[in-house]
Amino acid sequence: MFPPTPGPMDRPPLQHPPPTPNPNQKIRDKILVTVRVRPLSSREIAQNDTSAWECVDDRSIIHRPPASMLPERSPHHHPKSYVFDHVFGPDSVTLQVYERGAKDVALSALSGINATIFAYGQTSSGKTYTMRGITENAVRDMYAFMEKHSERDFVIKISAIEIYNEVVRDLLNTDASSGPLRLLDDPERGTRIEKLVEDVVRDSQHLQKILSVIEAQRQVGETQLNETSSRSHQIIRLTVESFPKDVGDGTLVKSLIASLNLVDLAGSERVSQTQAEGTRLKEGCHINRSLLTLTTIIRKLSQGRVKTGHLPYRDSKLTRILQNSLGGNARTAIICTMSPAQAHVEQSRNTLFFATQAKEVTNTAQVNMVVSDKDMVKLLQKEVARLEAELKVPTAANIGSDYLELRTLLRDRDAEIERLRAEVKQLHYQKDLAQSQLEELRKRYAEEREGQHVNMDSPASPDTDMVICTGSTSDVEVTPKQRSPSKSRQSTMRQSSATSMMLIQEIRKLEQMQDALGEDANRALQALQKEVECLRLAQADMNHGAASTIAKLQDEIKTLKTTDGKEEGIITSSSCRFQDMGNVNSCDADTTIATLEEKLQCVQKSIDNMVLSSNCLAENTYVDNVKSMDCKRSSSPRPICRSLEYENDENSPPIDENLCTPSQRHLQLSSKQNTCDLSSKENTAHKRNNSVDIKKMQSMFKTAAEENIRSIRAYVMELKEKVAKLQYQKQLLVCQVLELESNAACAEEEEDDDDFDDTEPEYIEDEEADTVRMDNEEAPSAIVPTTPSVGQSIVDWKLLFQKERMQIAQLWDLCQVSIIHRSQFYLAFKGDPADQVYMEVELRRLAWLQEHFDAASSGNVHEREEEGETTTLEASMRAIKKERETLAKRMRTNLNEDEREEIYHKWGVYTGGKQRKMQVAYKVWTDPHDEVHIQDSAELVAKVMGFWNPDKEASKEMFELAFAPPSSKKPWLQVGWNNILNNFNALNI
Ligand SMILES: Nc1ncnc2c1ncn2[C@@H]1O[C@H](COP(=O)(O)OP(=O)(O)OP(=O)(O)O)[C@@H](O)[C@H]1O
Repeated sequence: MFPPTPGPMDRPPLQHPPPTPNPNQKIRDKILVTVRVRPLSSREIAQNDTSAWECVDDRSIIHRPPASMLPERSPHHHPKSYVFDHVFGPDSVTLQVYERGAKDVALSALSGINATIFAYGQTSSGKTYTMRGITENAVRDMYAFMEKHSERDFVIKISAIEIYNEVVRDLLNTDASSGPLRLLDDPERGTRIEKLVEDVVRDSQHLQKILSVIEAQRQVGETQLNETSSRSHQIIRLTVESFPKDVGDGTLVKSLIASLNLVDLAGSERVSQTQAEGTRLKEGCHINRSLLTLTTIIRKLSQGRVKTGHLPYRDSKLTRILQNSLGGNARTAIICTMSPAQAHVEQSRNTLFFATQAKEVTNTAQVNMVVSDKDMVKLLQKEVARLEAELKVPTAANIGSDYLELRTLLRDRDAEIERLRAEVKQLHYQKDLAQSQLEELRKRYAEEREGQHVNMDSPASPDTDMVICTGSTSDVEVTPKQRSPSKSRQSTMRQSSATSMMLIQEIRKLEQMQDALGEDANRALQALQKEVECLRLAQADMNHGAASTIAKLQDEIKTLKTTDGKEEGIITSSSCRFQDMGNVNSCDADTTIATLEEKLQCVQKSIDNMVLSSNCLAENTYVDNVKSMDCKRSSSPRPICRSLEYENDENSPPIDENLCTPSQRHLQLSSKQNTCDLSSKENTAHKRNNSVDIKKMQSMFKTAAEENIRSIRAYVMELKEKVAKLQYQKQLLVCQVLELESNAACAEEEEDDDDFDDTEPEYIEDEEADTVRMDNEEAPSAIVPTTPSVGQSIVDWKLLFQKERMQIAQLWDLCQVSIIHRSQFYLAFKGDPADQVYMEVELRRLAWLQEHFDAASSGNVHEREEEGETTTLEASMRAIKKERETLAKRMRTNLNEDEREEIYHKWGVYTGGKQRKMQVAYKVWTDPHDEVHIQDSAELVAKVMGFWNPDKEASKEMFELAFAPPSSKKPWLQVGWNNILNNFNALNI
């Protein structure tokens, strides 16, 4: 098996960085681009051709045609200067080219960094000539380096391929019947070439011998420009693995591994220029296909379209194999060769144009390290032990700080509930007090009335008398008097009655107010109790989830132990996720503690306000009651003033003058007059203060209660988010363990079976797959989603969410996923942090589905068929067709004429045309790259199928329930999250 360029990690990440090299080191550097101009060839000289290029200095070159060829009108011709990392003139020797344009890059492979050196240029420009020299020098220096570094053991393997007419041929396999080689997609490691011979190099002489075999095997042919023109792209791959001789304790890195690709491309000229026909013409077309793809990718990369645009790596064999070297995990050097001849100026310009773009491309190389599973198991065990310790003894410095915070908060909430209970009790007490005062007042009034009746001499004047009816809405009734007392007695009675009535009203107000306040307090109490319940649940979830994860990790480690020491995996130095998570946790905990402290202070303030308000209220109410009683006894004007205050109070029921008896009106009037007469400056101030205080207190109490509930809610939201984040972390851990497990299983399979034909279902032949896929930067992330750190900001999450959503949309399209599912999913997940889990699972599910379809198309479907699953891309396409037909039918039944017309207009369907509904149905969900189109499609499908109301949030729960395994009957209803979810469910996540 041809080894892929060592690449993305296929092992769980390290918790601690290995001692050397720095695992976080990512080398971001631009492609090193140099230009080499060869001397005029004997053929060119014979044709009286002249040199048209001048190397101005060692970095720039300009076109300097003979004076006779300059246009007449521009005697002061200012030629364009092309600048590169280095320009080598016709006199330069290959050693110079190697030293300045390739050596550094080539020797990177010895330090575990992938490297690629290309020669690009038209036919006969000196590519093969230059690459031969570069290879010789590189091999010599590599051996010199190895001799110098005796502290390490080096193993070099060599393989070589030729891509001729888009067919890959093994240059080290002399068996003529071996046939073309297939390219396989490894989701973790990129493209592999199946069954390619890889020889272990014994020493430098052995290597030289192998190189000459490769040379002899290469396809050459005569063109108009070169008698021995290389008609193919040739790639020699040297894979270097180095092991430290002394492996110290705690060193996780077992070895460093990297590849050096030495690439001699076929000529970049246009077919017409070589006057090719027949075989040469066909060759030219294929060569151009690979080179065209190469130049397209370079152009796009140079324009910085790594993240946004589609990069067509998969359009040619050459770019698929060299994907890592073009904007990926490798250091790359390109040597552009050109002829100086005037006859080739146009081609030379093209070469320089390509070189100019290439120098803008940036790669991100990493050190590729191999870690043994044995060490990884140890590492995981440590991690489990650490997590267990944290669970048992939570401290503020670890994940248990959340647990502590929760407990503290629960305690605070309990205390708060107690306080509120006490307040409610106090209010009830005051209410009872007011009631008993009322009773007392009624009693006194009754007694007084009895006394008045006994002392009455004569019948009543035309005035009225009052009767108090308890429990009714009109406690004070005015009835015609039967007998009139003397004038003075009448006046005393009137005054006494008015006073009593006012007091009664006042007490009623107090009662109402107390009731209202009691309700508020009860409501606040209930809200608090609910929130506390939520907090308890969150805490329980957290404990339960963490414990389950640890249990599961232990299980996985046990399983892994069985493969102990057998497998090895390559990891890159890109991350150290466990550690990162730990760091982030503690950072997160710090900020969280600070935020929580603030929040708690805020809650405390609210509680203080509340207590203060209720205390003030209790005090003032009590004082007012007592004062009212005193006033009544001493006939002081104060009660009348208080009564009038309530009359003026917005909250007190208005008295309709028209409904009043004359006596009532008189009473109101006389009260008002009395107020005017009796109110002193001091009294007025006091009244106003009292009035304001009570209103203020009421609103303070309300505000405090509301603020309190708000802050608790905010806190609970924050906690929920935290729980979601923790769950996400746990899932990552689980995924890593699952990946480790699956890699271990694959490695075991590989070891057990020498014949690659029947094994390796994970590598997918992709001859026919001309579908659009994620590329370099995007492809791995589509399959293994990017891992956001826990401390990732909302903005980061939003960006990641957008990216993942587009990736999902594109994978939906590739896998022909149900348009109903797409619409439901798209509308349900809008970027809430808690959506992260769903997005991850959907991405993984789709990656799995895509692999499954690819495997099916290449004939590797036996596994699935054994399981009784017959999902194929064709079945999914048929299902979508049915869905579209249903959609068209439902448009007739579920939409009215106007709505349909609007849709035709929006979707560009000619309103006078036929089968308009069907036309619309076939327009939705057709462009996975256009966000507006996706949004419109989702809304249309949802509306027509009747599962979405724009005013309501779409339910996310359905995605947990609906992910049953896909079946041949209704694949669009069953979308197969089960594999992943089962794993997660088993782990209580
Ligand atoms: N820098 C140089 N100095 C001297 N001779 C050179 C130089 N470069 C190339 N040549 C000669 O030019 C001829 C063509 O070179 P070469 O075969 O390397 O071209 P090429 O670009 O590989 O062509 P093709 O694409 O057709 O394979 C050869 O005879 C080679 O020896």
